[in-house]
Amino acid sequence: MHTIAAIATPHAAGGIAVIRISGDTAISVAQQCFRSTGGKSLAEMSGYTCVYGSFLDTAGSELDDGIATVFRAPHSYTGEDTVEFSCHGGIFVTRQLLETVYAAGVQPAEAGEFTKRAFLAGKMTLTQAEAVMDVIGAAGKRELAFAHAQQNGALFHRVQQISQGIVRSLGDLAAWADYPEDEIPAVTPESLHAALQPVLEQLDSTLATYDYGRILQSGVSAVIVGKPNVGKSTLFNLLSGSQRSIVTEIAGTTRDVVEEQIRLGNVTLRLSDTAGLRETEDVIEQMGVKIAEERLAQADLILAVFDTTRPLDDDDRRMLEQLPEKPVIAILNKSDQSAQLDTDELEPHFSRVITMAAREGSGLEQLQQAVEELFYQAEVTPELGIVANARQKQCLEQAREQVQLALEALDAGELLDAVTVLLEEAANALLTLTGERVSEAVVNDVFSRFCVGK
Ligand SMILES: Nc1nc2c(c(=O)[nH]1)N(C=O)[C@@H](CNc1ccc(C(=O)N[C@@H](CCC(=O)O)C(=O)O)cc1)CN2
Ligand SMILES: Nc1nc2c(ncn2[C@@H]2O[C@H](COP(=O)(O)OP(=O)(O)OP(=O)(O)O)[C@@H](O)[C@H]2O)c(=O)[nH]1
Ligand SMILES: [Mg+2]
Repeated sequence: MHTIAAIATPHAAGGIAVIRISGDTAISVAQQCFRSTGGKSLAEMSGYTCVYGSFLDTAGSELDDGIATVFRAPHSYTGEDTVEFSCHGGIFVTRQLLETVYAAGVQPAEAGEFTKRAFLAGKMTLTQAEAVMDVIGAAGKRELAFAHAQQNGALFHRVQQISQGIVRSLGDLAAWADYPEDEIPAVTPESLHAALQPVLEQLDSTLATYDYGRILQSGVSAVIVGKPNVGKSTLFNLLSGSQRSIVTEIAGTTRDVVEEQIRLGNVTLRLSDTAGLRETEDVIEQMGVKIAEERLAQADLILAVFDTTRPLDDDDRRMLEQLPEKPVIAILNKSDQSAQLDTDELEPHFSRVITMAAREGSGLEQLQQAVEELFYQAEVTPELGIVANARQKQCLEQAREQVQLALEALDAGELLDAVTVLLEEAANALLTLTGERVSEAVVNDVFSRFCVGK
């Protein structure tokens, strides 16, 4: 395939930067950009060897010194001939070296193109390729364990098992059609139904892992809400370890949503601080309130904050009514001062109530514990495989729908041909999931979400 190149390391100053060149002419084009100190040509080198020398600029003058590593097809990440240049990690130096490589006749790599080539070369399945980005994005030990399990084919195998169930039923249907009347093996609509029911259940249990997969991958979207001045921004700053959100004693301080990704124990939160919820004449504050209400609807987790130094009032009560049906943790803040809040009215609304003094930093352990209880699913093991993204979920939903329709068709006594068509569609949806039978458009879509250089 035509030769591509990209910077594989972050586009920032660093100790070393790596430029990866992969494709049919990788070694010869790399040779045009590099002179080894000992006079060795890259063409003479075997795979997995490296050599020290100088990188050249487009005019052929020395640009930097560094290391070139040669990989020989098929033993490389992409399965193609590959050369990696490790140069000094300056943004300008790296960019200049990349220009030299382009000038030697190499195309810029598209997002995810190296991994796409690895997939097309049969080095990995589509779900394994998707897991590469999850390894990069993993925020902690557990996230990494799940990404590694996916890289090892956890979901792939789980889906293959489901496929086998469908294929077995398709085989039975074919036998039914092929045998003359009197030789029909023991295939009946009832037996087909009994064989497909577990398939439906496997699809459901696999689909059920999606919510957890999403949280592992992108974190829990959490929103801090409450009436003005209860200490939402103080809590936000405490959790994010920053002073990003402005804190004052004036009610109505926060208007824009302030966001940070934070780690609380074993859980990543995408945390938003919002404007205090109240009825107000101030147009800007009204807009802040509106955005806060939208966030409330989208969040996975709500941290509802109350000020214990004041009795519950109408603003608090209005907020209580606005809380959607989703995980909520009530935070009784300012516990360092004498309490005026009667918690009896609050408790029926919340299964988790935590007393804190955000300004002092107390109550954080209890909050962490509550969040982990809600979102850290220790019992889910990585090896079983989880649905890691929306594309995979969509394929499973499609398969589920077809199997469901097939079951209904069987019950309704419809022609077995109709059942066959439905099951073939279900099997196809699963082949799309694993990438075993997938359109170019789907493949392109998957890899377009990757970073350039991966
Ligand atoms: N320098 C460097 N480090 C890197 C990468 C890379 O491309 N370059 N990777 C990029 O993501 C990851 C490693 N991925 C790789 C996967 C397979 C092969 C490889 O050579 N595979 C051969 C040999 C396998 C074997 O010995 O068992 C093969 O598949 O035939 C190389 C890198 C992380 N570290
Ligand atoms: N005593 C005490 N005061 C606190 C505590 N947390 C916050 N405060 C004070 O409460 C006031 C309001 O805090 P903010 O964090 O700005 O409150 P908010 O809920 O973000 O307010 P708005 O943005 O206006 O909705 C500030 O004067 C804080 O210092 C606490 O734990 N104890
Ligand atoms: Mg605030």
